[in-house]
Amino acid sequence: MTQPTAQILDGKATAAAIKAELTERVAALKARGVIPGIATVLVGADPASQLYVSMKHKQSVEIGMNSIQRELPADATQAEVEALIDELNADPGCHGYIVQLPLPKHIDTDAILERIDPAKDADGLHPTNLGRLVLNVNGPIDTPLPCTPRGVIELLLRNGYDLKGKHVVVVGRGVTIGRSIGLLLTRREINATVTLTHTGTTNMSELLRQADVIVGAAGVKHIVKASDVKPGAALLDVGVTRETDPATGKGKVHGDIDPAAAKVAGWISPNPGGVGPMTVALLMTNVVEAAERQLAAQH
Ligand SMILES: Nc1nc2c(c(=O)[nH]1)N[C@@H](CN(C=O)c1ccc(C(=O)N[C@@H](CCC(=O)O)C(=O)O)cc1)CN2
Repeated sequence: MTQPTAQILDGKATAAAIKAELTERVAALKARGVIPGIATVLVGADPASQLYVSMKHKQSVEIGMNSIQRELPADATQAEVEALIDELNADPGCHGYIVQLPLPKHIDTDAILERIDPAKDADGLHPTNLGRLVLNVNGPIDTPLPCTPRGVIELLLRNGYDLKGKHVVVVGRGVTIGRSIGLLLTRREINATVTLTHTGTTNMSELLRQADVIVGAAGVKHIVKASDVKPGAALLDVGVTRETDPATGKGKVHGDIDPAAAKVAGWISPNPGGVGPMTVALLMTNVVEAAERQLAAQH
């Protein structure tokens, strides 16, 4: 008997649909005299971070936003990064911004994230915004939400996957995904059940085999094997491990989920082309929402 092919959770197409909606919201803001402004702070010259930042700006401009790109050298001091944060907090043309992570090791990342004005926190990673998410389990939520977790959920929902009552096993405890995704998935309007696993989890395979949905976000190449996957499960791969092929010298990106697992899955997000484009779309959503909130507060 042939195995049915997994349904593809196409992040590029889904992000394109979100961007079309945002283009209309940006036009509506402009008609009321507000040009939503997005800023990025890049410290150093990590090629992957440079790529992500340039994608954010290109796409923001495409939907009609103002884009402010700020860069500091890799040896910038804590005080210099903090001064730039203060500048963006005070800039009325910047409605939301992100500090591209990871920061160089000598910079205190938590102190930088805490210095961002929570109303302009386009990543939804400020302690005030994460704290509001902890306190608010239902009803409207009026704060920026973490982009990649929101992207994972939108990718599933917009492709017809109902998360209600589903068991989601998350692999990875990083700040941008693992630590916060459960706060969104367990809200009453989503109603999923979440298990958070990480590289210190001793029975990971056993837990993964119980999952209806697996989110791989540990940044460990192929940590999720085909034998860990329940037939029909939805697999969302957020992991990025970059390797250079010694034979060709060419770079290759590996996800957290072994490609062989696709044979067992019911739903699968490609990597690249899955959650990555959704992260950028939801980042822009956060900034457009920040501009809309600011305008509403003025009237
Ligand atoms: N402040 C933040 N820093 C980082 C975040 C974040 O959400 N906030 N996440 C990642 C990087 N990231 C966004 O910044 C990001 C990663 C990947 C993609 C993406 O679209 N990737 C493409 C492939 C691109 C390529 O390698 O050619 C894809 O998946 O199709 C977008 C954003 C770490 N830092």
